[in-house]
Amino acid sequence: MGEILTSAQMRAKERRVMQAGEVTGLGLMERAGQGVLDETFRKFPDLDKCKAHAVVLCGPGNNGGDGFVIARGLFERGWKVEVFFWGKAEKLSDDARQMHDAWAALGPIHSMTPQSAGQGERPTLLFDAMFGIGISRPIPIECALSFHAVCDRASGDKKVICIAVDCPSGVDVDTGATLLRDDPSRANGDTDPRKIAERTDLCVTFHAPKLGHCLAELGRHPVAVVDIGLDAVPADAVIPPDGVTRSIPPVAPETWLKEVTGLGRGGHKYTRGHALILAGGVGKGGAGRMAARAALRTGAGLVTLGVPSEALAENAAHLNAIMLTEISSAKDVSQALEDTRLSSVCLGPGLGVGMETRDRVLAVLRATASDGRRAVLDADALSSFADAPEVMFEACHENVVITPHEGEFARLFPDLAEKVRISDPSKQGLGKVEATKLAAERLGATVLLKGEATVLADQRGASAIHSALHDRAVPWLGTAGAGDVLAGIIAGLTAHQVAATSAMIDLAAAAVWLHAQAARSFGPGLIAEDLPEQLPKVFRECGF
Ligand SMILES: NC(=O)C1=CN([C@@H]2O[C@H](COP(=O)(O)OP(=O)(O)OC[C@H]3O[C@@H](n4cnc5c(N)ncnc54)[C@H](O)[C@@H]3O)[C@@H](O)[C@H]2O)[C@@H](O)CC1
Ligand SMILES: Nc1ncnc2c1ncn2[C@@H]1O[C@H](COP(=O)(O)OP(=O)(O)O)[C@@H](O)[C@H]1O
Ligand SMILES: [K+]
Repeated sequence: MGEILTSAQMRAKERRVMQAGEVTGLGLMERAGQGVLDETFRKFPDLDKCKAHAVVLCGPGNNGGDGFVIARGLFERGWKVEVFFWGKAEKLSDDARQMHDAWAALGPIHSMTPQSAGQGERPTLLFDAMFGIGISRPIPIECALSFHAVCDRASGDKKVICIAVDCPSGVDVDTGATLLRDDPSRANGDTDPRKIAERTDLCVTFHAPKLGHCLAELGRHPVAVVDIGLDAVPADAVIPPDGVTRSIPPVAPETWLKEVTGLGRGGHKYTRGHALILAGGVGKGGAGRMAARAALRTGAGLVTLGVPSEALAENAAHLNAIMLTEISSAKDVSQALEDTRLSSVCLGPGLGVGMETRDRVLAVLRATASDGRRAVLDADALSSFADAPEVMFEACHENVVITPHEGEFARLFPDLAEKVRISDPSKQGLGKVEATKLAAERLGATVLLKGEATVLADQRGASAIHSALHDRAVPWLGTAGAGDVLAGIIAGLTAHQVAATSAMIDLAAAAVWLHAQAARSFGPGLIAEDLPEQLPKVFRECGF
């Protein structure tokens, strides 16, 4: 499965490979700089032929070192190159200093100021090699202004294509957030460092994407990854496997899907499991019905919808293959779950917020605590614990997944949600991944935090990201009821007997992928009801 690293993991990996004598820092920097150029011309092939004009903005660290390599590479390709440097040559690392000197033998190095950077003709390409993964505080305003001064040069009217080296300067790659000043009046307009990420057309990073590249906050530009030769030492030798955040989908999604879910293997309806979905009362059953249909389409052998007595007639009029049973209280939930053939339970969508729902959740958690059966808690099942989340944490177990959106997450974990909003690591700001991992640890179960980037983490410290960005963008998935369908897909996958050996986080990750894939398959105009109906096509495309 593809790995997504933190900046500390990337540094650990670099150190280890260098210690092993496989590469030198200088060699890595050379490959990094040349790799940025290769990816740039792969993405914009016409530019390679035009031998035009580029500006490279170099910062005081090794990101700047990459910039000097890029300048030299462009010069050797016949480009006109202007280099601006923020910092002092004598303070550069040995590697960056050597790259600085190698460029100095070919062309001038201008001191970076908004005035100097704003002079001359607008270039075709602008490389942002000011700050990379070593950023620890908001970038100097002058650097941000210099970047925009190049883009907005008066002479010329073409849009400058902006390439970020490793990340847009000012972005914390562990969180995807841009580091901001305390004093907002000093950061607006062009001094707002977020505008650099907004203007970026392509980001080229090294070895593996970092967490921030997969979270929407960093910007909407594509991210290319360049191999710089760090695979000489296996990742496991540096970082324990559970410490690496995995990318969903992995490299071979179809094979992975079969392995994790066991779908496509033989069996009969009982081995495929029986999912129980609890729905709301009169007029509130739509969410539960959609979850139930998704569970059935995902391949659960049987699906039963549990509804209060007064809603039986309404639901009976809507259902055919899905069975119906009366569940009017927490006691009914406990009784229903005495039938151990019910192998997964999903509750929350349309259930209503309050003590009644809370009691049903606790009944489900008690019934599934020690027999391996899986439970999916979503929507109202989560909001019902807003004033006493610890009651839910106490009852949760490793076969539970909760699927909050950001609002529901904030109700259960207000302190963690608050920290996600702080974009200054020195004030203990957290990224979405770290916050989800802490939440899972607290819960003792799997947490699936929804959004454009869906983050998953479990109680053992495993984590994964499904990033619906760039070529996987599905903005039309933000439609009423889409979350109910996701909860149903998880219930369907976890009902299967063959899924019993797969970790909850892997099954939930597979569900997120299927959900987004169904939305991609349908396309714009999608409503939640369409999602389960697309699943057969998605399965067929996966070779089932
Ligand atoms: N051997 C390596 O370590 C490699 C590093 N590479 C590049 O090196 C980068 C990381 O280099 P560094 O660790 O030197 O860090 P950066 O170049 O990202 O920036 C940190 C430098 O800027 C200073 N600084 C940080 N925040 C600042 C601020 N707000 N205002 C002013 N100065 C600030 C720091 O003191 C340090 O000198 C990567 O992003 C990548 O581009 C690549 O060349 C691949 C190999
Ligand atoms: N812009 C988007 N791109 C990709 N996925 C999205 C987007 N907006 C929402 N989603 C997905 O749609 C689902 C919405 O769930 P949720 O917020 O619970 O909605 P509802 O309560 O209406 O069902 C989640 O799975 C979420 O990840
Ligand atoms: K950069």
